[in-house]
Amino acid sequence: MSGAQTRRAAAELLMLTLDSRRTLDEAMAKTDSYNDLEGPDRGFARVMASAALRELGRIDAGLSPLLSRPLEATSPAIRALLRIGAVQLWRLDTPAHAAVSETVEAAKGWPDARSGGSFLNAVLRRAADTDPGLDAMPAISVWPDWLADRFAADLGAEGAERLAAHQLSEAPLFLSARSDPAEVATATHGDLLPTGSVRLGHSNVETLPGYDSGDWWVQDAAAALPARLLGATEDDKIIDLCAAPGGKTLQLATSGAQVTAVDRSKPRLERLRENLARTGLSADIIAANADEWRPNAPVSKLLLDAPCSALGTLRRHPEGAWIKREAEIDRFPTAQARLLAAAADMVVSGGTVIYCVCTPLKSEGLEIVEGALSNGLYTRHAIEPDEIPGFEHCLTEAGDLLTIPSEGAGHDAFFITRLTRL
Ligand SMILES: C[S@@+](CC[C@H](N)C(=O)[O-])C[C@H]1O[C@@H](n2cnc3c(N)ncnc32)[C@H](O)[C@@H]1O
Repeated sequence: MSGAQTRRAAAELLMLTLDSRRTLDEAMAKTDSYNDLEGPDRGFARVMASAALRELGRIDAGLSPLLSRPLEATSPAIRALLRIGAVQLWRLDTPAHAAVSETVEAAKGWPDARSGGSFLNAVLRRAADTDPGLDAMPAISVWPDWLADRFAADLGAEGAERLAAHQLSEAPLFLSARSDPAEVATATHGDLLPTGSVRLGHSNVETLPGYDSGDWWVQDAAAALPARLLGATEDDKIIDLCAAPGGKTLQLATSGAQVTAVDRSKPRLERLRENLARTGLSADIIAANADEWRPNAPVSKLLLDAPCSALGTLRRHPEGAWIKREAEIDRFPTAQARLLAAAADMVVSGGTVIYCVCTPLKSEGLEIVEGALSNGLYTRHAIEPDEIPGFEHCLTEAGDLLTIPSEGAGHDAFFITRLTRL
């Protein structure tokens, strides 16, 4: 395959992601030009697209002074090629002549881009002679302005900058163990965290020892905290509400508790079923809308991992900053409040409910919990520092957890609270 085909594939991945609002994983599954590539070419196309998405706000700010018209006014194919050209020049150390000529060549062979070839050539030549000072730009400039403002309003300017800086490098891989985390750490050459997660550099999951035998599953270290905080034992009956694809169900099932996993998405429940089969763990699976479904008898423990904006996982999915719309994000709190109220019907008085979301926004976390507290459904059961070794600094004054990553920590940003049913 030629270098031009690799650049075109990367640009098509960007277009499908940004213009059709798909995740990069979905784009990779659907883009023929990408799937026709093999080996290192395919890897390089993915690297170009993901590096551009990781710092899109900065790349666009660097391109802007080089353009005679706004980037948004260029055609989708040319816009994508400009970004792919720029990221090679400014971030990937691709030799300038190759970055410019192969990207311009890609436009020549691509009907959607052909007419913009000389414009692309002129801009990329200037880009090759320009230092746009990407590192001097604030980290929050990787996001669209509305999102940077939203994070700054909730986390303060410093917290937002920390979250953005954290997005600039690829996330590590974390594993949760079916039985013995220390054994998994030894077998995979990973680091064992005090909370039991195993941290690895980037790895091909399917070739790691223990994958086929289901000794572990991939689960972010912060995502592993909610189930841990429920304190499941083999005597418990537990409802895992909004359970699929089942990372937390697997954790709960390792305790020997009788777990009922409820989710309304049948395809996602199918993945949960596969995960149970691979690990040899068991849970009852119910496909239902949790707003309406009720158990035969209330249980003593429930975990609600509510649907959310997932803005705490942008390091793994940086495109989320660009493909989510503010209006969509603002629809989650209504559903979250409804689900937390529904959970109260499923738990005995004195029972424990963990509410969690993988977003640091107050509107989806703290404000939902405060609403349920003021409705008299629950009281807060503060999380104690010794329950979360390594995450003590994430405890809020009220006793909730807000896992904004500190420097060097690779985990996601979760909000987690523990409640007692009144
Ligand atoms: C954050 S994900 C859950 C992740 C899962 N707990 C895990 O650890 O793998 C949220 C889930 O909520 C489900 N969901 C959303 N609204 C629901 C509802 N009203 N009833 C049941 N499930 C719902 C979605 O299908 C999605 O699988």
